[in-house]
Amino acid sequence: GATATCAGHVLPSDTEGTVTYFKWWYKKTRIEKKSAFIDLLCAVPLQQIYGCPLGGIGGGTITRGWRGEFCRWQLNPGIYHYETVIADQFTVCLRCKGQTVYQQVLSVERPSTLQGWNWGYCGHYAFYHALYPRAWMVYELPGQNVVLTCRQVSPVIPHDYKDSSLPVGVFIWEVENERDEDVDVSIMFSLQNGTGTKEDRSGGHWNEPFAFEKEGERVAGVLLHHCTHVNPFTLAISAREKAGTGVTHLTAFNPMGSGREVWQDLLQDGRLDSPAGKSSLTEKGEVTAAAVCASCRVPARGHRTLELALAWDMPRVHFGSKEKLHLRRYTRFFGSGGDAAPALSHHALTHYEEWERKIEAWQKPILENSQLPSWYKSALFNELYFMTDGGTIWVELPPDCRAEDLQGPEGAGLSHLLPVLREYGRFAYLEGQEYRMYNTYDVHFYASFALVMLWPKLQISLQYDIAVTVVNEDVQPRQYLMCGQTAQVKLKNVVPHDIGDPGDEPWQRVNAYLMHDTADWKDLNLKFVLQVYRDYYLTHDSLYLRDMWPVCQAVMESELKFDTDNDGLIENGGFADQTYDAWVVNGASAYCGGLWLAAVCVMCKMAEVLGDAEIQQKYTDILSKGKEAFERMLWNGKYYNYDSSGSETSSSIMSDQCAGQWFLGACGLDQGEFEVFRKSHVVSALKTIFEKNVMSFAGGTMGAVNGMRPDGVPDTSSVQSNEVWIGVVYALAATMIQEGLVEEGFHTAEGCYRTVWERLGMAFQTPEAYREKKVYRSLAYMRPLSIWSMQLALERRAAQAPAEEGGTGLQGKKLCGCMCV
Ligand SMILES: C[C@H](CCC(=O)O)[C@H]1CC[C@H]2[C@@H]3CC[C@@H]4C[C@H](O[C@@H]5O[C@H](CO)[C@@H](O)[C@H](O)[C@H]5O)CC[C@]4(C)[C@H]3CC[C@]12C
Repeated sequence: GATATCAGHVLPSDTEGTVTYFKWWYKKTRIEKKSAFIDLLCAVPLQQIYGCPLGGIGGGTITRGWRGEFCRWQLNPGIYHYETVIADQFTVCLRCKGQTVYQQVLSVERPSTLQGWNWGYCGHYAFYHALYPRAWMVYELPGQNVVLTCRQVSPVIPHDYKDSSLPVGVFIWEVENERDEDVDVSIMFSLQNGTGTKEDRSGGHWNEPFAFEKEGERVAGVLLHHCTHVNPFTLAISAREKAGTGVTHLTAFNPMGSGREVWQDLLQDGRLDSPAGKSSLTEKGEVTAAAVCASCRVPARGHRTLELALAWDMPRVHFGSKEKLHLRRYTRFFGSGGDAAPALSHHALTHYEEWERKIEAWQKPILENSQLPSWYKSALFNELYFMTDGGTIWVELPPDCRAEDLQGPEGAGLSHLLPVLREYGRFAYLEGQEYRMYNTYDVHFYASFALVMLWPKLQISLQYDIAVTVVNEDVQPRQYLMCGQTAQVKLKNVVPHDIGDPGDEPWQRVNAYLMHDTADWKDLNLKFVLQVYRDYYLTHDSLYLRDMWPVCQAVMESELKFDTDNDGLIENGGFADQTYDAWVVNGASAYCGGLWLAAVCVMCKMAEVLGDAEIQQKYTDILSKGKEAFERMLWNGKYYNYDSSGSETSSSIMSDQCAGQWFLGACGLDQGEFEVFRKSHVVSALKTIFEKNVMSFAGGTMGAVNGMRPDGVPDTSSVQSNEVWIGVVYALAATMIQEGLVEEGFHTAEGCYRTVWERLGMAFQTPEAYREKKVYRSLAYMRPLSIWSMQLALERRAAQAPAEEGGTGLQGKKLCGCMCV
């Protein structure tokens, strides 16, 4: 019930940057008739309706709401459409002694279409739970003594690179008959041909029944062919036939009409008519839908299961520019002919039990750890929705693609580029559903923990893609919106901001972001180097390390020019030249300076591993100078100052000031000869952040504000210093855990979880940011995946702690009165 306003609507009205953005927006959206990569004038309205999405990684996603509706669609890669399609429903029919006694759409809606259906299920009798990639819906059918539980499962399985790519979801309906008589139970699944856009009425769509049998297992249902010019697809609704379970269908009905013919058909005998043959093509303006129905007899006091599935097959995709054809990852297993929906449905319905077993084996140790609070378990798994529902795309490398096509004629010496991309494909996810840029790298730095811990090969593949862009350039000039200056799109030997806009041609044209010229950003190059070593540390992939080494050296050389006074420490440029892209930083800074020292440290370590003594010496020298400068210029006795410029807000306490230490800790490089930041200083800084940014902000209940003045008032000098960034807070919590401040870490993270998932009702759309009162920004954002770094920190502690402790450091302590179930 809480309300909030989107900050996207709150544009400062009179700055030069705003005027330049507005002019650009007008040209883009009104003259070129394209959509803006960030549309500040048309933010997505907040709807507190979302639940667990359907689908594996990179094949598109369909999100269901917690009331069961099908309401968020991403079939065209990276492009979202928010529309509840009312015909997409599950309906139950109960029959006793040959008579229908109950027939009900399992929806609380009372729509103006399909009025011949029995709508308005009383929500009081339904319960929803989600633990991504699974969800459970329990329906206690009022007055019927029958309970239905629908388990929804998507194939999102760590370390699995096959089934995790499949565009399918399964609905397993458990029927418990508490009556003293047998009941015939039918579940009808109806679906509109389309996703609720105007394309559904464009004509030429058609449906056909299908049955698919393999290895003695048979599934049957309806295919809904959606024949658009760009990215045509087929939806499939199906059910598994088995002894005692009948599957019937209705090939086509009008979802805009009363739906009476469908309703009566089911009412009559608990089955659908199952006409043979295809439907005719829809006329322009006409919409079509289909239904499949699974039925079985449930004995008195007995229990039966009905298994239904939704699959969608859009194998060949074009992005907005339509220049290149891309084949989705799953086509290597199911073909790219557009006829895979029956086989996908069959695979889903015959493999979901195995998926459930694997998901359970992965989640169980965490769920059963009684030291961990239940909010954390929800946060950890449910935030993972963004891995698939982040506009995610996973495509094959074209078979004829050569290394030169990617690396340019000079080549970058990435010897394993092709084998890696050929074997694991190319992966990209959006910065946010509203910030339409793929693999925004300064943000991926935080989110990458989820990827490397769960699908490490995709992180390696993503890094190869970034390495390729580092060695390439794009000399096209363009105007940057914040400063108004013109510069080329991409310089050589720097890490790009992102690998492109799905509305254009990602990978081909990078740096969709044109707020700032990010060639001058201080964090991107460092974040590449840090990830390379972190990935190597976690995967032991030395071929990867060898390939990335020259790229790391090249970006560090570019970065060295930011050390203008040659003191071993880089300086920021007096504009917002890092991930906090509206928070100006000038001179040496805690954030970028800390990342710099951490990157220099990992350069030393990588040089040591690779036996490159000269480079090791070079960076060892820089590190010892830089450490001294960092302490001298920024340490104030309690924490590291925001920057060294001496401005009014230089002494602000930045919640992210220990980002460098966070990464070093995650790579096991935070002690002994590798200690970069003094332990006592790190702990003192974290304690100060806890006291000021966490506990002195919103009563300690909303996480950590990005910037706090030493007197306990948020730093309002910029839009972003006054925001809480959920992904930064989870990273901060991980740092606290690494440094032994476990209770503080959990308290800090809990504030964000409860604010987003409970108070603001933003489940499955965690934003980038919120303010203390009412304002939030950028729904469904990448950064909060950083919660997986908390998990890494906990696992590290568990590995180090004595066995009986379990390693969380939470023994015997109640965390805000909410220890685990
Ligand atoms: C144009 C306004 C005034 C500029 C001036 O002073 O002349 C800008 C003031 C505030 C800007 C907005 C700040 C928030 C958004 C940031 C977003 O960039 C992405 O966000 C991440 C940070 O949350 C960042 O880490 C990532 O790399 C970026 O891709 C761009 C849109 C903003 C809404 C931004 C827009 C311009 C201002 C209104």
